[in-house]
Amino acid sequence: MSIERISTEGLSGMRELAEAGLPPLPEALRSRLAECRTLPSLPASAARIIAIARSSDPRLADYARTIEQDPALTMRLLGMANSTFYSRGGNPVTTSLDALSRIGLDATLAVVLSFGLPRASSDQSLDHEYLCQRAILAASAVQELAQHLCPHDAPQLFTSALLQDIGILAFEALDGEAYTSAIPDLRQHQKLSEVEQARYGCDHALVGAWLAASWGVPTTIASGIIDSHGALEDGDARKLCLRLSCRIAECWLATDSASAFSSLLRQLTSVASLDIVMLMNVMQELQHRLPSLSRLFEITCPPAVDSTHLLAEAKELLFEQNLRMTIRLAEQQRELEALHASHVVLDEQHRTDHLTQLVNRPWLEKRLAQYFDCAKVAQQPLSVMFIDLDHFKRINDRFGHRFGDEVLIHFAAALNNMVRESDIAGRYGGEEFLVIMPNTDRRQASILADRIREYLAKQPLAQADGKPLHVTASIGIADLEDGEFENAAALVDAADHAMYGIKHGGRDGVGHYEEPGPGE
Ligand SMILES: Nc1nc2c(ncn2[C@@H]2O[C@H](COP(=O)(O)OP(=O)(O)OP(=O)(O)O)[C@@H](O)[C@H]2O)c(=O)[nH]1
Repeated sequence: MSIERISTEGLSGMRELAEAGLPPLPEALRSRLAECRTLPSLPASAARIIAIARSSDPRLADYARTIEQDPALTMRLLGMANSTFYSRGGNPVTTSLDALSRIGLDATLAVVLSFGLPRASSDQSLDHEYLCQRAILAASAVQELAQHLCPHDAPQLFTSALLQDIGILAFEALDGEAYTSAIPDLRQHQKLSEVEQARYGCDHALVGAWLAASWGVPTTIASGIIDSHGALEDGDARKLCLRLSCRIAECWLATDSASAFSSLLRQLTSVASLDIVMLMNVMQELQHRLPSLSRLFEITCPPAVDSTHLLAEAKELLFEQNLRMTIRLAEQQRELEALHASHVVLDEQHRTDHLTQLVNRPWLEKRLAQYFDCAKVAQQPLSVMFIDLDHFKRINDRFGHRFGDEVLIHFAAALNNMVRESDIAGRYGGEEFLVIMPNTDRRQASILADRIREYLAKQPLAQADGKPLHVTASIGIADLEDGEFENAAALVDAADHAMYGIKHGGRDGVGHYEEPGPGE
């Protein structure tokens, strides 16, 4: 089937290319490409289709009419529209207009451009059959991958992948034998790009992008050609699909495809947005579609991959992945526990009075506010006890501050032993202590106050100059029932007030808060 081709104008003739947003070509290479008259050309029908696409008001009927002028293209388009991928069980289409409506303009452009693919011929030293198979495989793989990761971009990605190696043909046209003898085996794609970089200052991906742009292919598709050769990494789903698609094509056509796929799968375990099960589905679908695609694009069908080996490899990787995940989970659990433990220690330090090891004033106030609100809502009793050790200054003055500290420590420990489990005893400041007693009325609170006083009367808090040192305390109690308290602080003030009453009355006693009478 002969295809009418238009001659290329050379890259330099396309001034608007500079505005296409592609990275620049090295100047020397650019002018040589501009002079080269044998660059891969575009079939005339493809050029006309692109011209319609670039017109201000492209109509489906115009496309259809242009396509119908080229029987080979029409047949290929119908074949594509009736392939299992596009027909999805629908009726076969018989006109190019129906085919166009079914597959859309982007996919039509891909079919049109596939005519620009290299064809096997005996007088060329490059393996064009390999390049063609690689292009079809990559284009089909990207379409399958995109269905999972970025479905809207699938048609454009198909075209980018299809044209990804078109730059190799441009280099071949430019330098012939000098190029083909300098480059390694086409199967070593990474090495190929490195040799091109060293020789021309850029690789075939960039040249391919410029060539495609000079044909009038949309810039997004041309940029995609450049993207197809980057590293496999998370982030941009379009780039990932493209880059992975050429890796898949390369593995598929490798001499030892089983081990090529094994190392690709292992490489992919570090890419979080890809899961192995999805990849296996893509491979299976590709395997299924390849015979019909090969017929459609008139290439020798690439050999099937050893799916048993591939599945075994995938299973092993999944197992390893799960194992790694379990280990990571256990590590995270340990980290979490350590964090929790240090939080508990910090929290403990945050709320503890360093001298007496009782809770401190901020913590007392915070907890009392909570108890206060709960008791109000539940209408349950709540009492607060304010304890001030008597004549503490004298103890300090006589025996020293450190001695005074010991006294405070002993009293705190004794107090903590005397209160109920549900009570909170803390150091309010200096030689002042506060006990919060939830669910406790003034009568029950008095019992604790008496117990404290009895204890202090019996037990010396220290030995001073060989003699037991007895300390007394002035205690004030306020119960929620004792007045209209607005908040927790008012309840503490009331207990403090009651304690001061005892101080003024001579110390060593217990007083209850009394609401001032109307005249007081
Ligand atoms: N050793 C020691 N003394 C403290 C601490 N905090 C406060 N004090 C002392 O406690 C004493 C409190 O003195 P005052 O407020 O005059 O009361 P007081 O001597 O107990 O007399 P009354 O309360 O009226 O019975 C002061 O001498 C403070 O220095 C502390 O952490 N350790």
